[in-house]
Amino acid sequence: MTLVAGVDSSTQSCKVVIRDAETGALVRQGRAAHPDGTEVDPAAWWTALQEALARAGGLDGVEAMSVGAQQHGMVCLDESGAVVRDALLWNDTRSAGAARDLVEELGGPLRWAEAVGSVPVASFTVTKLRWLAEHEPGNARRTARVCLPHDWLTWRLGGEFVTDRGDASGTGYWSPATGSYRTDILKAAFGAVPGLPRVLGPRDQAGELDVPRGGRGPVRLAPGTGDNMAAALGVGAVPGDVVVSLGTSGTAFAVADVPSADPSGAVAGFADATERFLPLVCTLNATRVLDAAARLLGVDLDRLGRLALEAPAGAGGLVCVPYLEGERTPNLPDATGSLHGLTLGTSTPAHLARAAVEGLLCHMADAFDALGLDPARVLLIGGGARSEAVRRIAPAIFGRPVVVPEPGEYVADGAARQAAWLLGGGAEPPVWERGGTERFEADATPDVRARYAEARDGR
Ligand SMILES: Nc1ncnc2c1ncn2[C@@H]1O[C@H](COP(=O)(O)OP(=O)(O)O)[C@@H](O)[C@H]1O
Ligand SMILES: O=C(CO)[C@@H](O)[C@H](O)COP(=O)(O)O
Repeated sequence: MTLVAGVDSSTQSCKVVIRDAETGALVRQGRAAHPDGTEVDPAAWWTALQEALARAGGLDGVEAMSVGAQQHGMVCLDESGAVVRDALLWNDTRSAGAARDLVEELGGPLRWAEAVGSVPVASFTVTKLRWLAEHEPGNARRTARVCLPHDWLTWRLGGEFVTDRGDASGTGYWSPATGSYRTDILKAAFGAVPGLPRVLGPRDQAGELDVPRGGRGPVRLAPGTGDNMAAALGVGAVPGDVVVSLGTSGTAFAVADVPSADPSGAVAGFADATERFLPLVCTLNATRVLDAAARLLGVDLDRLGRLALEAPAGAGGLVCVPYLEGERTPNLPDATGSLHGLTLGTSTPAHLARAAVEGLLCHMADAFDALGLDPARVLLIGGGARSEAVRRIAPAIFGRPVVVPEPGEYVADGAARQAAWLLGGGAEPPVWERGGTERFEADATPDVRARYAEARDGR
């Protein structure tokens, strides 16, 4: 059996899956935690990757490997290839002011949407580079090359300084529409143009990993990609689907045949990991809202879910606006969360649990609406989709059925599928057998969304 390895180096952890290249059957897997915080030494990702790989039984029998990772993170390297400072992650909001300045300097949001498909907010790499130039000029001067988390891991594994269309499209200085870097934008933002990874096509090889494997040759590396692009590949999303992913970030995205450019800034016009595009809405707050509610109540996530299902729809008027980490969509980097409608009656663990789940889902329904699509299927994935309460309440809040694929590591799976594509060649990724899906339906609760909107907008 020929095996492939897929990696998901996400915000909270690193996951590795080893799958049969031909059928996609899961053979073994492993995971390891990442440190907390919005700036992280990339060495921690490397350590977690080694641990997760070891827990997955190593690379025995693996012929190709690919890395999917959290998007946007700024990894600066000096002339020798050493990391200049801790990476600033997608959820680090210190560059919000830099984002505002850059939008104004280029002539407004429309100019950005036309130039690179997205209007930058603090998440985008270009704004982090501007922040670095302004606040740490010594580190900016030492920066000879800049790359993203998946680029850095791929480089450490195989020695080639490369990226792919999907991840490049989250920098703010690469255009999905033209398929080229906008070094003029990078120069204007950063004051210099550091070395940038070469952008590979979806089937290109990104080097080789020389590991002792009992006389077999090196492991071939696929280009890898951003985690959302990998998730789209892993779940097998096709035009007509919207995927809602509940992880550390919340995302709603679709596979499209043409690039998008939304001047409102809500929809990021990313490229995907094939030769298509991935319009995407991203929130800073998603499953950690549930983690926070569980912590507040002193219960685990399963108990939180059961409590949420004990309370009535609408939580008796208790509404949670879940901007616990500031927010990106809407662009409110300094926002905080709030609870509305506390009464003696709603001051129970069940009401609070319900308000947290509904608040998260109303927030994600706003993200879904911002995409402006009427999809044939809404797929719910990510760690949050493991929650029974989330699965049952989601169709009521979204006002449409949701389809939940078997719980799994869809980012790592997408990376593994990309690795199998590298091995097999062919115009499209290999067709893999898929696990089952479960469809959830419920009567729509528009009044819950209306009350959420009032609280959100301070009415
Ligand atoms: N049974 C569960 N119920 C609710 N949430 C869960 C459950 N299992 C995992 N999660 C959530 O999944 C989150 C991690 O999701 P994941 O998609 O792995 O995130 P990321 O890839 O961004 O690191 C955790 O924050 C946790 O809240
Ligand atoms: O910034 C974005 C998308 O634009 C995030 O989706 C990151 O890519 C982090 O992903 P997770 O760790 O939540 O999967």
